[in-house]
Amino acid sequence: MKIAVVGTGYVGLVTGTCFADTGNDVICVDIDAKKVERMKNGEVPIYEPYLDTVFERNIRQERLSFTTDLKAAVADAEIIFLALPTPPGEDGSADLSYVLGVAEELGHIITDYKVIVDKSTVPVGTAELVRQAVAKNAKVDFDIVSNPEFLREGFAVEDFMKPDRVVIGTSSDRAAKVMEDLYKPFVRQGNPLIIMDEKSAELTKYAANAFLATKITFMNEIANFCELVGADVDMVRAGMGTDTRIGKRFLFPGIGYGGSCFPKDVQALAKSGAENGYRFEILESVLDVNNRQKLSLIRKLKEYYNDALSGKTFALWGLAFKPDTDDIREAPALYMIEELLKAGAKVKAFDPEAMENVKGIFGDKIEYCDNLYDSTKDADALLIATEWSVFRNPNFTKLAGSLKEKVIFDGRNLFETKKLKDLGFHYESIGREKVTK
Ligand SMILES: NC(=O)C1=CN([C@@H]2O[C@H](COP(=O)(O)OP(=O)(O)OC[C@H]3O[C@@H](n4cnc5c(N)ncnc54)[C@H](O)[C@@H]3O)[C@@H](O)[C@H]2O)C=CC1
Ligand SMILES: O=C(O)[C@H]1O[C@H](OP(=O)(O)OP(=O)(O)OC[C@H]2O[C@@H](n3ccc(=O)[nH]c3=O)[C@H](O)[C@@H]2O)[C@H](O)[C@@H](O)[C@@H]1O
Repeated sequence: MKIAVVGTGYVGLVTGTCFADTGNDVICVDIDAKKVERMKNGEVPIYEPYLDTVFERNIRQERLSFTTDLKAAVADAEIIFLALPTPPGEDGSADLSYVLGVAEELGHIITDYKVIVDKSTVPVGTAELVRQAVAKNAKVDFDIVSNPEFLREGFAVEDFMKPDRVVIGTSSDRAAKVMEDLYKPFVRQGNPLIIMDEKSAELTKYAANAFLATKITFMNEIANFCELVGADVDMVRAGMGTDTRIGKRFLFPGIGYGGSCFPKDVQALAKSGAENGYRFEILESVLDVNNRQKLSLIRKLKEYYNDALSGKTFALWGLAFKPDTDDIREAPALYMIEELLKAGAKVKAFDPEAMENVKGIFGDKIEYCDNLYDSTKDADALLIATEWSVFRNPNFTKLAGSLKEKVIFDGRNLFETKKLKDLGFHYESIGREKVTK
């Protein structure tokens, strides 16, 4: 099939690359000319495991190409995917201007039947708005499909190639058949392709993200309570997660969820509820608790130093909102850096992939280090914000030798408390025993 993908962020790039890999002719369109040039030169503009391999292979096979020219890209395409940003507007609701802007343009330029697929995360009712925006100028027949994407950054290719499910929202049998054919190679492992109406598909995406964000937030509250009563959240998690009705995944407490989606989607669903006369009280609490949780490590730090952070230097391991990505959108580390600078402290940061992106925000207000131990050299304490695997098994002798004092504040529970106690560290983590020297 011939496919055009509009927008080459995480979703567009992975969608385009994976559909090319199953033998389709894919052309990706972006308004960012520099990005398009880089991709034409074979460069993957984001860090995402395995994407480069699949990307290169399909460019070589001439199944994957790039352009800034929307009209040329969609001319031959049977299916047009919209993988455009839907960032939070000023009031927290999803900003649909990118999606509806392109939809209007499409109305002007399509010359034969197209299946127009919305892959962006959008509020209920958007498919109808897209239909109206295209119809305003279109002289030919078209169908609209809502096909939300559930991939996770860091596992994007695997999630796309082996999805738990594919959700297709459409009221057109013709479009449903096109989508079924397209996804056949991906759902052959027995995972379902679920066809439903557009509104239910749109809400499925928000409901899934909001539920996962709620699950994490619930565990963060349990962890906070563990600290007060002397329970161990790792034990509680193991005890709960083995109940198959609860499940083991997404029960890891930490310093709050971040990323480009959970924060914006929880907010957008709450807003969409309000617009339709429904108050999502659970989601309001999730937003509040998560905002507080992002600074939980800083609160512990302030308590340890009796609020006197000024003049102190802290090593910070991890800047990305989670491991295996260079994405720093809504990363808890950014909120921590802001608080530390406000308190007059210095920050020496290390992250395997995300430092360039952080330079764009903090510039030379913080120091960027080449490796783990450069960052801890002469630092008063170490703070951990992301669970990169390279942080999991450090050389503790080297670490102790480089820090001014053996003090660690760990927002991701990377180390065994007993081990750190034996090594003589002051070690605070989330929802577990505070180890004091
Ligand atoms: N990032 C993720 O892991 C996931 C994101 N989503 C959703 O997918 C949508 C896209 O997200 P990302 O891929 O993260 O976006 P992104 O912000 O990383 O990238 C969007 C791309 O669209 C391009 N663009 C903007 N306006 C354009 C136009 N008029 N024509 C052509 N290109 C244009 C931008 O230059 C950029 O390259 C959002 O709704 C998001 O919520 C869904 C699942 C996972
Ligand atoms: O809509 C989206 O964009 C995507 O949002 C999330 O994917 P992603 O943001 O890439 O990352 P996750 O692995 O879900 O992690 C999100 C945040 O939750 C945190 N988290 C996750 C799991 C956990 O147990 N505890 C926890 O604190 C992570 O550290 C991270 O900050 C969803 O998992 C995807 O299914 C969805 O497609």
